Amino acid sequence: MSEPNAQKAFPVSWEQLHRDTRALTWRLTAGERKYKAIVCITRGGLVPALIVARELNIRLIDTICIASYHDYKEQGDSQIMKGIGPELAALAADGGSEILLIDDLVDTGKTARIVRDMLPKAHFATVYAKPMGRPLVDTFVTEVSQDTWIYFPWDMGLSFVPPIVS
Ligand SMILES: O=P(O)(O)OC[C@H]1O[C@H](OP(=O)(O)OP(=O)(O)O)[C@H](O)[C@@H]1O
Ligand SMILES: Nc1nc2[nH]cnc2c(=O)[nH]1
Ligand SMILES: [Mg+2]
Repeated sequence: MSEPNAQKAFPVSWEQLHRDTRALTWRLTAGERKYKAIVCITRGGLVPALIVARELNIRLIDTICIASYHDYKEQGDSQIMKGIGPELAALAADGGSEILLIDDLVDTGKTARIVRDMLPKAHFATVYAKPMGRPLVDTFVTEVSQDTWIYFPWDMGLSFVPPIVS
């Protein structure tokens, strides 16, 4: 679902994102798995990955850089601009069982499918999930409907709001 089609807006403040990402980390600690590295999906995964890395005391962090090309209505092709680096080759060799993959959200699941194919045994966590992508995520915090557009704090600014009664 690309923004022009979305009927509902879900704006997220910095505080809320911080709180929700901490909640994601609590959920991750409830499982038995321990992670040696975080791989975040740029760009949206960068901020959640910072917060999770701080909470889990993980200092080995890499990126998978994916560019999606959107036209007015549909998500277009996705191009992998950077895969995981050589430092993580040993950890990736078994499919990534000790790697934590982080993104801000899963929507159609297209991005998730690409990274899951690259690291099939990694644990994939997002802060937010929409129904289409939800089956591809191992751990998330908040589900929003498919016709909702999530606005992140880095995409927003303070602006005048007209009074309810004018
Ligand atoms: O489940 P999907 O339909 O693939 O959508 C989810 C992806 O879309 C957004 O990234 P986007 O490609 O817009 O790029 P960005 O992270 O650089 O903003 C979001 O950060 C996810 O990575
Ligand atoms: N910011 C943002 N990017 C997206 N990419 C796919 N879905 C979304 C969404 O709801 N919000
Ligand atoms: Mg993204």
